[in-house]
Amino acid sequence: MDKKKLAGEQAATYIEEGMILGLGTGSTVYWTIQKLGELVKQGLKIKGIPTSKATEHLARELGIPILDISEVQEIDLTIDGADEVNPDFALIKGGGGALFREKMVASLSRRLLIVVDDSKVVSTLGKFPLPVEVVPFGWEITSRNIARLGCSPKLRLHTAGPFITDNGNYILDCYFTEIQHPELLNEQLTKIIGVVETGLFVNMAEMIIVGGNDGVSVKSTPMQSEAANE
Ligand SMILES: O=C[C@H](O)[C@H](O)[C@H](O)COP(=O)(O)O
Repeated sequence: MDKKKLAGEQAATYIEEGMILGLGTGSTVYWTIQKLGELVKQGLKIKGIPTSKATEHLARELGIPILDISEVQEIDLTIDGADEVNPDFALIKGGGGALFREKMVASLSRRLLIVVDDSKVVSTLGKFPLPVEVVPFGWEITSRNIARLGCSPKLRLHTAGPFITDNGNYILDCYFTEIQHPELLNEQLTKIIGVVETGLFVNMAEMIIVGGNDGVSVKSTPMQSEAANE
């Protein structure tokens, strides 16, 4: 069976009546949203906050009620995908260019549940180029400043020129190879003028659902497991 589908569908079992839900972006959480669409048709009452225009479109097609982020103070649960996950649950996200809205939604969420297939689980982040959203004005300068942190940034391209995010910005895919200190790197990057947000999500994910050949495995943050053992 499709590993992404396994993980995505399993995540839907964490959805409860009355929740305000952050709806992630990508081909793994797609399966969660499909399941959610079925649950809503069966009468489940929830409200969704999409993390991209693509997800908003999908949710509307499936009849999932949508709220604007400005209408909520807090989100009960967000389910989203990732491009890489390390043992501390630090993530690289933004392969689909949705990282800014994803981070905004995650920051309002009481719980962030990540769905991936087992190819995304790594010991050290960085093989996947880190997506960084930047303002188009002077992006070449922003790119030079990012490169000083030890990577080679490449402007993400689309068929007819630069890829444009839902927020009207560009994405620089930054080839670091190994990111040993994700929190520090995130801080360094966000201090650079022109950087809107990075695809590094540190200390945000609470649970990871991994789809593999033998089914799904559910991992809780090391902090949470320690608390459970006390
Ligand atoms: O911008 C895109 C998001 O961060 C996605 O959640 C991430 O790229 C994973 O996508 P997928 O599940 O399609 O591999």
